[in-house]
Amino acid sequence: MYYKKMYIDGSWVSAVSGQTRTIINPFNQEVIAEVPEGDEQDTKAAISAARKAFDSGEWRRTTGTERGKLVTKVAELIERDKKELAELETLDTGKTLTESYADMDDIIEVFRYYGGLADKDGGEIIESPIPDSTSKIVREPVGVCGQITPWNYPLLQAAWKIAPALAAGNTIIVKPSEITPLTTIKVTELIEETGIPNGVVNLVLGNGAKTGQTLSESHDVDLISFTGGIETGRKVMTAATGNFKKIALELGGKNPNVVFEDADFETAVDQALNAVFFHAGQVCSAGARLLVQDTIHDEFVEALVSRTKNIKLGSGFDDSTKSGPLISKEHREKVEKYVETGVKEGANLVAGGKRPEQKELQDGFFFEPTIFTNCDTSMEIVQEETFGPILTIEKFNTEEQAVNLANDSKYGLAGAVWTTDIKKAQRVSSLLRMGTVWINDFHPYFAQAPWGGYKSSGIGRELGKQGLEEYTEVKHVFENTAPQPLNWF
Ligand SMILES: NC(=O)c1ccc[n+]([C@@H]2O[C@H](COP(=O)([O-])OP(=O)(O)OC[C@H]3O[C@@H](n4cnc5c(N)ncnc54)[C@H](O)[C@@H]3O)[C@@H](O)[C@H]2O)c1
Ligand SMILES: C[N+](C)(C)CC=O
Repeated sequence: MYYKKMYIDGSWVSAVSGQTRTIINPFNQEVIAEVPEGDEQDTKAAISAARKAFDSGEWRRTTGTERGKLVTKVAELIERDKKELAELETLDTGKTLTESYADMDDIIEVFRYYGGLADKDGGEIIESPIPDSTSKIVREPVGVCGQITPWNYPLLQAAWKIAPALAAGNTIIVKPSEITPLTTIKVTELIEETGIPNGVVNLVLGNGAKTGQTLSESHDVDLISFTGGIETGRKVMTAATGNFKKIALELGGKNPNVVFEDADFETAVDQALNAVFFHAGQVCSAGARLLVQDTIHDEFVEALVSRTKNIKLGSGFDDSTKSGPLISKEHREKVEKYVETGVKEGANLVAGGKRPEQKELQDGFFFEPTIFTNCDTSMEIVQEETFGPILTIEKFNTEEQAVNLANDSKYGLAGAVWTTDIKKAQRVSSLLRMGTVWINDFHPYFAQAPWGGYKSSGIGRELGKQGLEEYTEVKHVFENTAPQPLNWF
């Protein structure tokens, strides 16, 4: 076990209150680290450091090229320490080491991508309608940015915020989930190693209601970027109104995976499992709602159930493990409640639905991959994000019905359509009200493509060019090149 601190104004510090929190491994509940439990006081100190660093102008006036080199340097240091980071992520979240390595590769690409973009936007000259004038549109950093991240993809979600914010010249206060802060702490150490000036990057640790809420409320914070659940997102949005700060919200999803009868059957079955059970279903874009055309429904369910029973649960460090534990005791209880609700609502439980019985899994927060059939959109189990390994299956008959069912949700994060008829795929994907639609695939995301939700899945976009623009203000600079008195007054 080790003790790690918060990073404020270029110094590693404990919480002013002296409080600490232990971090546990969800596979066996062993304590793996102790960290400061920051609160409002520590958060305010971090905000004031970030404010001072932004207002001094040193960082925001560095060239895009210089900032780009530093952001790229972070990518190189993560690459150097990839093994340590991947192992930490698995210890902290329970996800398999293969998943953690994949996360690290994505994270490296995100820092490289934004490092490369940092000096690519030199502004735009527009045609002015006024004679003897020039008109230029430039993008400038927003200012002090609060960045709040969840526990399921701790470093990945932090990278999607840190890299573009720094590339654009902002100063930041990062607040990782209190449950899984370890890789974000490590990457803050790497950021310090690059020589990015003191106060530009600050790290606050602690309970969201104190630290995250303080960031969201502060009038010294110009932008808040939040990834997490819908109810916390509502609190962040409400708190942010005090100074009308800019907000970016990446919230939950209940993502439909639509399979037509003409899909490649084996591939669609295989990927439907991956869509929902990857990382034990603790993925915002998990394909937790399967919509299957009635003509292949029974055969499809049979194939899914038979393969689901063979999913090997275990330690993320064991090569044969396909799925790790849930993140916490409380989260598993929440998932169990959803199973009870599904049964009460009349859904048909055809796989899982309980904790596994193997002796070696008893210390971890494991839950069996679970499938419900006979589901419909009136059910809570279909509408709410369970964020666990629970698949609900609905039947449809026509293309129109598939689209209507898929869109019958408050969420609009992601969805997929499986068919060998490309015209049908295009028709359906154009009607789905979601930020990402996959055709004959599920889950791909990468640095170049924007990510975010329609409807209650959020506001704004991360990744891509759009993810950088979120961290900029647009300024119009107009110059009169032949000024004359107006003689109006
Ligand atoms: N859309 C996406 O890209 C995306 C990605 C990952 C996770 N998620 C969503 O995240 C959720 C799971 O993560 P979680 O359980 O950590 O979410 P959560 O909302 O409980 O917590 C997220 C973060 O908010 C902080 N927080 C808690 N209360 C706060 C408050 N009052 N003010 C400000 N911050 C506060 C937490 O400490 C944590 O850092 C799921 O709903 C999932 O869909 C979305
Ligand atoms: C955005 N993503 C898919 C990496 C993580 C969602 O929980």
